[in-house]
Amino acid sequence: MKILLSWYAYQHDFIRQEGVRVNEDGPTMQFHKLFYEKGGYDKHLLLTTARESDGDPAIDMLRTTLLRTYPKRIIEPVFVDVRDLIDLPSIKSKVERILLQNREATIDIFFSPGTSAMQISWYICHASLGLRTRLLQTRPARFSTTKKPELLEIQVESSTIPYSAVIAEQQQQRRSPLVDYVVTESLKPVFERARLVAQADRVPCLISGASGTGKERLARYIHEQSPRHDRPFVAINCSALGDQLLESRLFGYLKGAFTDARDDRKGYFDEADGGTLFLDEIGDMSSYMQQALLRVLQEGEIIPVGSTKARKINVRILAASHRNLESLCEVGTFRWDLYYRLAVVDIALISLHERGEKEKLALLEFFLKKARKDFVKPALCLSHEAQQALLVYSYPGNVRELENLITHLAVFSDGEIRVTDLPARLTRPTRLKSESFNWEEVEKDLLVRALAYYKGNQRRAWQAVGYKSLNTFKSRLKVYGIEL
Ligand SMILES: Nc1ncnc2c1ncn2[C@@H]1O[C@H](COP(=O)(O)OP(=O)(O)OP(=O)(O)O)[C@@H](O)[C@H]1O
Repeated sequence: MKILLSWYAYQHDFIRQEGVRVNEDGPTMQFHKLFYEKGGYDKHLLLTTARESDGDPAIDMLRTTLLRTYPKRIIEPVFVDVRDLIDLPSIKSKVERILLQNREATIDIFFSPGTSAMQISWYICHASLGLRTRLLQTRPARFSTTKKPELLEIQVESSTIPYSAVIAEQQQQRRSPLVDYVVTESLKPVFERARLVAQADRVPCLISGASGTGKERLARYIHEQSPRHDRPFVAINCSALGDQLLESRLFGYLKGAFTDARDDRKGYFDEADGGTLFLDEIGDMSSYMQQALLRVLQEGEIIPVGSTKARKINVRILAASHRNLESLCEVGTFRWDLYYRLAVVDIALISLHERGEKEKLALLEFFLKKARKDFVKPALCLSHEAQQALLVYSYPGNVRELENLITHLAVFSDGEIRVTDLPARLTRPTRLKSESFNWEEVEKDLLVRALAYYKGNQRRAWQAVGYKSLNTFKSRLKVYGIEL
C-alpha cells in the first residue's frame, strides 16, 4: 500500500473571491495532475482542520473536483481536530497518530501545503518515527532550470535525538490514568520524565532500580502514554533464559533451524511490532546476545534463527536492569556501545526504603485497601504496633515485597493484624534497628566497584575488599550473580 498524505492548502488550493472555487493551479490539483499517477499511489489522505459543519465547504469542493477530473483515484478527507494552526505539539501528536495508524504503508508526505507548524510536524515525525516516509515538495516551473515543475525529496539524516521529548502533549497526559498505582512524592518527577520519554518515539530508554521497585510498571506506563499505546507491549526477562532459547524467543525461528523447530515461529520482536519490547534484566545478557541485540539496534532489523534474510522491524525498546550497567561496562561484562544505544535516555527508581516512611505508609494503605476489596474482608486493618513495624522495615524486595506481605497477611487475618501476625523477619529487634541500610546492597556494590577499579583482576579486588580467602570472595560474587 502506498499512500499520499498532505494537508489541503487553505489559501492556495482555492480562489476566494466572491465565493470559493477550486484553484486548478493550486498545489493539490497540480500534484494530482503532474505527479500522482507516476507515484503509483493507492490513495490520498487529504488532511483538513475544517469541518463541513463549521461552514467551510472547501475540502468537499476540492475532493469533488479531483474525483471529477480523476474518477479512479481514492481521495479520503481526514478531519484533524486542531483548533490552533500554529500549535505545534497538538498538530504533531495528531499527525503522529495518523502516521502510526498507517505504519504498514509506504507514505509520501506532500510537504508544501500547510502552516509552518504543520511542516515542522512532518519533519519531526519523519525523522523520529522511523516509518517508511518520504518528504516531497514541488518546485514551480518558473524556478526550475528545466522550465517544468519538479518533484523533490527532502533529505533528512536519520537521528536518535529525542526530538519529541521537548514537546509536551497535554492530550496524552489525559489518557490512561494510573489505575492501581500510587504516585508518591518521589515518583512524581520520575513519571513526569517518563511522560516526556513516552513521546520521544523509538528512542530507547534504560530504567534502572533494584528488584521490585516498579521498573516493569514504569515501562508499561511509558508504552501506554506513547503513540504506540494501541499496539502490543511485550515483556521478557533476559536473565531467565539461556542464549539459544533467548535468541529464538526474541527473533523467532524457521522450521528446521534446530531439532525442536517443527514450524516457523515468530519472535517477541514480531509480536511487539508497532509497539514496545521491554527487556528486563538486560545486564544478565551474555556477550553473544549483547552482540545480537546491538545489531538489531544499529540496523533496525532482525534475522530469525535459521534464516539469512533480515527483516525490518518497528519496535521501541525499553530495557531495565537492577545491576549498575556502567559498572558492568567497566569490568567488561557489558558492552559500552550497547549501553550507549540503550541508555539514550535513562530513568532511575530508588529503593522503597530510601523513599521514606511517608511513602511507605501511602503504599501500605493502598495495598491494604486493595486487599480488603480483593479478599472481601472489609474489617482488615493494622494495629498501631504492626503498622510501626511495617514502616521501619527496610524491604530489600522493595514494593513487590510490601505488596506480597500485605497479601500474605490478608490471607490469614480477618480483622486487626497484630505484631504477632507479622513474619519473624519484621519483628526481630536487631532487624528493626539495623535495617536502616541494606547490607547486601552495600556488599554487592563494593564487589562490583572493586572489580571495576582493578579492571576485573579478582585477586587484587579480593585483597582490597578484605575477605579471608579468595574463595570466599569468589563465592560472594556467585551469590550476587556477578559474572566476569
Ligand atoms: N508505586 C506503585 N504503586 C503500586 N504498585 C506498585 C508501585 N510500584 C511498584 N508496584 C508493584 O510492585 C510490583 C513490582 O513491580 P515491577 O514488577 O514493576 O518491579 P521491577 O522493578 O520490574 O521488578 P524486577 O526487577 O524484579 O522485575 C508490581 O506488582 C507493581 O505493580
